[in-house]
Amino acid sequence: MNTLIKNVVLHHHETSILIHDQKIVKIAPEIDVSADKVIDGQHNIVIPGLIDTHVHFRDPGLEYKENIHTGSLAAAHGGFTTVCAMPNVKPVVDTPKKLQQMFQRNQERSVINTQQFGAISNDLTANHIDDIKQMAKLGAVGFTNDGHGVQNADTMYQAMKACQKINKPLVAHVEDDNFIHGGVMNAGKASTKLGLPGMSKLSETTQLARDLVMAEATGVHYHVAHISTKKSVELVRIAKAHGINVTAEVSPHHLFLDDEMITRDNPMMKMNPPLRTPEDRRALIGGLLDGTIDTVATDHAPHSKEEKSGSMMSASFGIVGLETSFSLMYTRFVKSGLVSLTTLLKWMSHQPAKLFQLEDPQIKVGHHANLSIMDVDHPFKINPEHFLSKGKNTPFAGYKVYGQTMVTICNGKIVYQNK
Ligand SMILES: NC(=O)N[C@@H](CC(=O)O)C(=O)O
Ligand SMILES: [Zn+2]
Ligand SMILES: [Zn+2]
Repeated sequence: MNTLIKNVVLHHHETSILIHDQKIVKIAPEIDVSADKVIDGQHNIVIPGLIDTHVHFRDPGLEYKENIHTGSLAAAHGGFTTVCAMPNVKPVVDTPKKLQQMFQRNQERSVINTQQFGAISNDLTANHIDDIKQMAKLGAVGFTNDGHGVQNADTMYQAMKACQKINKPLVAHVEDDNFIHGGVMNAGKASTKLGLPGMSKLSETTQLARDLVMAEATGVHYHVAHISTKKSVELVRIAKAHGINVTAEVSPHHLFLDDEMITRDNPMMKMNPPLRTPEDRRALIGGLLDGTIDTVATDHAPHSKEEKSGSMMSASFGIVGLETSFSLMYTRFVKSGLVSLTTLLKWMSHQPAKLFQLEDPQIKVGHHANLSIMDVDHPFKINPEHFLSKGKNTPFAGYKVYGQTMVTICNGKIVYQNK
């Protein structure tokens, strides 16, 4: 099976790419073959497949929100060819047996590469450490209790020691429950004005400080999920300077939005961690630009229409991200001239690969054909009705952006095509 891509721009030069089965076999301005499939790139850019190391596919158990198939279609639509799925499904992926079942499910139902996290502890909340070693051997991409902070310090310490031993990243959703008090947004001026209960930043920062001390003691690769405060960025910066093996991810919504933009009780602006202050938002941008923050991950968190309507008091935490991430990031950071496309691809493809020990997507002969063709010249409006995800819960509806996916190819197969 041969696929020929014509008229695409790679590193500023127009070229053609020939794919045979799963691999790229030739890259040249003119390729003269009779291919089974020909794609006209229409002078758009071609980029290596994006990697999102933080997605919620809700399958099994919560398929009314999303399933592996729809989640993977959404990923392909967003230009992603690899994602790492969180273990907070029903039942929680917390045993070797359940992990193996997930591998099979992902294999059967995902149109892209779907890697799987295992839980740190039983049901994401127990203090008992599961068989991290066994799950690592089977091929878990890393370990996390995402959705919950690890409340017990010794539980975290034991998990770190286990992950260090088997050389797998430990991904931390840092949240000390004692500081939450039923909050539905960041505690501060904005929450007071709206009369909504707030959650303190201390919830994130105190647990992060605790973990960094233990990360130093154990030497584990400690990865901070969805970092959201200025203080957290400062802590990671200091830890890195001390040689601690810490990395961090930021989600687009924390770079684009802050609590002052919550001007009414709006469930689309409810997520965990919450949107913080403009000062925090600027510090996150600074941290990403100076390399303190390593990657961009969406925390794609689909929910049903009912779960994301009404008041923030009762709505579910989380927003979808796979189908808006590249275009938002491209528009704000590359189109504006702030960074190069190369830097954006570092944040969204190469660094995630490196941190999570995945194959680095490269558009080179001999590599797997994992790539996307992106139209970065014509603006379009984000419209949730066009999402392939079951979740339409985004605060970015109506945003005018650049970076529309025309085609996504994963392991040589066309998994998304704009028609
Ligand atoms: N981010 C969210 O607001 N929600 C996530 C859980 C999480 O990432 O902590 C979810 O699973 O819905
Ligand atoms: Zn989380
Ligand atoms: Zn999450």
